[in-house]
Amino acid sequence: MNEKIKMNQAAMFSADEEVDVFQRPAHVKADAFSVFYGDFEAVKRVDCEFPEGLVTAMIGPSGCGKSTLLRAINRMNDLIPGCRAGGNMIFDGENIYRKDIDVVSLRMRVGMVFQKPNVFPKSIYDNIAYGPRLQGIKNRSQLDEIVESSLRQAAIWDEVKDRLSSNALGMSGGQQQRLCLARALAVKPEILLMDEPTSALDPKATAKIEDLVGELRGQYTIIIVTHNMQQAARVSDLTAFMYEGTLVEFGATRQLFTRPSEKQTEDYITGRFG
Ligand SMILES: Nc1ncnc2c1ncn2[C@@H]1O[C@H](COP(=O)(O)OP(=O)(O)OP(=O)(O)O)[C@@H](O)[C@H]1O
Repeated sequence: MNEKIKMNQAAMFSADEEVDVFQRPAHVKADAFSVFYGDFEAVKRVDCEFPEGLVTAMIGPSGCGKSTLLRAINRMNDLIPGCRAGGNMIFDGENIYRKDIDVVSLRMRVGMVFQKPNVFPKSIYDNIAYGPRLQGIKNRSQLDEIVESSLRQAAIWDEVKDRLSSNALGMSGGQQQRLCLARALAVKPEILLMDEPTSALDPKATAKIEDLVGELRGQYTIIIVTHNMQQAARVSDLTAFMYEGTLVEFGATRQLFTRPSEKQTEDYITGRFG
């Protein structure tokens, strides 16, 4: 790779800490995992381990299957008619595609934040309390505590604490996205899936979400789909590069961006295609 590009990319990494990413146990593992829309194989026999407590970015050109693979981890694709999975997706030692898996509790353990903030047309308080109430928590002081701690974790408590009963639709886009993150955290998930969570946000709101990813790292296993390679480099420990449904390269972010093993990865990260 051209030395200048190499240096620029190396400069994108903010963390000084070198993490031995492969020493961590896998929290989720795709094992010859495929996803089909009808006859079309959108994800092709992917093998990949997402380590516990680390941040993994998924990158690749539009249509390569990033979102499909991400949504497979909490079985969101089940909601799409004609969509089916093949192979195994192992979470905590169990294949989540087993017939007897309780998908509702799986989605509590594997939270998700989408590209566009999808707040409910309810109060800020009720948005956060929604999941815990579904989990059976009715006690008001317990709910108050969860609402406050989730909003604090998503760094939005100070902005909303005096208007918890206001409709969440009245918040800015960046605030709504942090509210969605708080709502995902309120049910105490183990994994957080983020599908281009900043693509609808301005640079300031984007920076806040990226900072949050840094703060949540370690407490949650985070998997983030992004088109923004600087973002992948800034926030992730590991990066998966996908192309046409195949996992082309998966490795430590720093290495993948500075010394990719595959020519396709190098072409993509240097902007030669995609
Ligand atoms: N609901 C669907 N029905 C049929 N095909 C779909 C559906 N959703 C996605 N696909 C197809 O599956 C492939 C992978 O799509 P996916 O959205 O996972 O890619 P992506 O890498 O996330 O793309 P982008 O970066 O544009 O969001 C594409 O060819 C897409 O057209």
